[in-house]
Amino acid sequence: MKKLLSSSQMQEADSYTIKREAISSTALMERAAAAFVEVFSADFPDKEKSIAILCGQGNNGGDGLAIARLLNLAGYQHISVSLINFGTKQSEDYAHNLALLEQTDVAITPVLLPAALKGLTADLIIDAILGSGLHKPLTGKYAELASLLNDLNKPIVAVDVPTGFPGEGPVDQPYLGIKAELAITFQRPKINFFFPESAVALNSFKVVDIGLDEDFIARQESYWKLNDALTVKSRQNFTHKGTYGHALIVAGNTTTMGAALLAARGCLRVGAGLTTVCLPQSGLIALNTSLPEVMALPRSENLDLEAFEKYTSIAIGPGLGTAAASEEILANLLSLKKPLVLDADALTLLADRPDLFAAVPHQSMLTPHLKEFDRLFGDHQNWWARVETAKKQAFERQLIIVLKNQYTFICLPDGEIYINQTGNPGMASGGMGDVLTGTITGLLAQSYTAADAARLAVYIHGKAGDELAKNSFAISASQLADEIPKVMKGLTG
Ligand SMILES: NC(=O)C1=CN([C@@H]2O[C@H](COP(=O)(O)OP(=O)(O)OC[C@H]3O[C@@H](n4cnc5c(N)ncnc54)[C@H](O)[C@@H]3O)[C@@H](O)[C@H]2O)[C@@H](O)CC1
Repeated sequence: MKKLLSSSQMQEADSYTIKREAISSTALMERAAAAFVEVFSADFPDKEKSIAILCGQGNNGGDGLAIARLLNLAGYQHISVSLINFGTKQSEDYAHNLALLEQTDVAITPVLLPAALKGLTADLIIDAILGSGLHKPLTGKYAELASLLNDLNKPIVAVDVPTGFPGEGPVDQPYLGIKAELAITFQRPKINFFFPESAVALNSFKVVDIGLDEDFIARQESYWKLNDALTVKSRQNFTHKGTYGHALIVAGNTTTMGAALLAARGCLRVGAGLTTVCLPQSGLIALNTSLPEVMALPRSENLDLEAFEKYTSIAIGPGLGTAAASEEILANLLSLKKPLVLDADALTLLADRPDLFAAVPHQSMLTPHLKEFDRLFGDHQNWWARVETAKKQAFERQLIIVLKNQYTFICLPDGEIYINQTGNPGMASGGMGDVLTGTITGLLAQSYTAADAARLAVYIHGKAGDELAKNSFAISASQLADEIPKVMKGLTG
């Protein structure tokens, strides 16, 4: 499990590594430049292309100078370096690398005004102007330069982080920094790369290891973590369906029966011993036809609450509808005082009934998308604020909040936030969330803790999508559910 640190904490990791390994800061910069060049040259192998490297005067600029020297050494034929000198102080490592570059045949031009780069003709730009040392939004000449470079419509590869993009915290609107095609970042992604607001600053990022002290990073206080794969418990001899739990999914309505079926499919495919769907009578034929393994509990019957005691895990919400009958069944389930998985219409109902929301048992899980989240907790100006609310609410209510997005945030009751990296835009289609709810419920049935079930389900769900995306343009929710057993098998310990 990798922690993500703030920019200032990463600088401490730099300093610690320098002290601990007794390596000089210039040697660490050299390592960073070499790691950048390795990835860059694999992605941009054409050595005939002209490359303009723009270097500020801090350590980000120092990286740029070292990169220029190493690319030149690697045989890139047309490298030019612009020294962006808008009056900031030169760092020592910048000065060191400038002296080294001056001994090569790379063309170096000082730039005192942004307009000097108006006619830049290079095929590609490397942005090493400002990196993680950024401490306020761009203004003046820097903002002017960023705008001019963006308008050139050339591919830009950023060193560590696009100039002007903050590693963490809300991104100012409008964003005035550089828009990069790719950011090659050091040791860890910046926390903000996972927020939708990063779309204005980068299309993709790659992380390169520069050998910073991992033990030091692990010791730092940070609630941000990457959601690595958890080990899936293997199936033991002499076990039976009872060993793997009985999941109940309360879902579906006349025109939204598919949601119930998809949730059931996720639950079944992730390996629940038994799956029952509590759905309207009108859904029985569809259920029996499409998922004969799944049992039905028709919702038209007078539901005996005691009967619910036998289930190992219970989810409510996908396609449920928000009519009075749905509200009643939600209230009844909450009165059992057992943790629930609450999704979709169940969340909409909770948003209108603070009394019911207050009765949600600890360790229950909410799986909202953006709109459902804001309905529950109010509008948010940006994703940073939204995730902060999720963290606070998960802690105060002792819930697990799975805030769904391209990179889903899993907020745990202890205040930790796991960021999931699996998944892709091919999965942006109806029913995906229903499958996720089923997958979580199926893992809970198999006795995973709530936190592990959330983390593993989100990981597996995205990974299944990633596997399918290798050969598919768009991915359907049913297809995704059917891919889950393969992913589970691959993660089995
Ligand atoms: N030893 C290290 O610390 C390492 C640092 N590395 C590089 O160093 C970078 C960080 O370097 P620095 O800390 O020198 O900082 P930067 O090079 O990012 O910034 C340089 C200067 O810009 C000024 N500045 C900040 N925000 C500004 C704004 N909005 N407008 C105008 N000026 C502004 C700051 O006063 C700072 O002195 C990383 O992004 C990475 O590229 C890598 O070489 C790895 C090792």
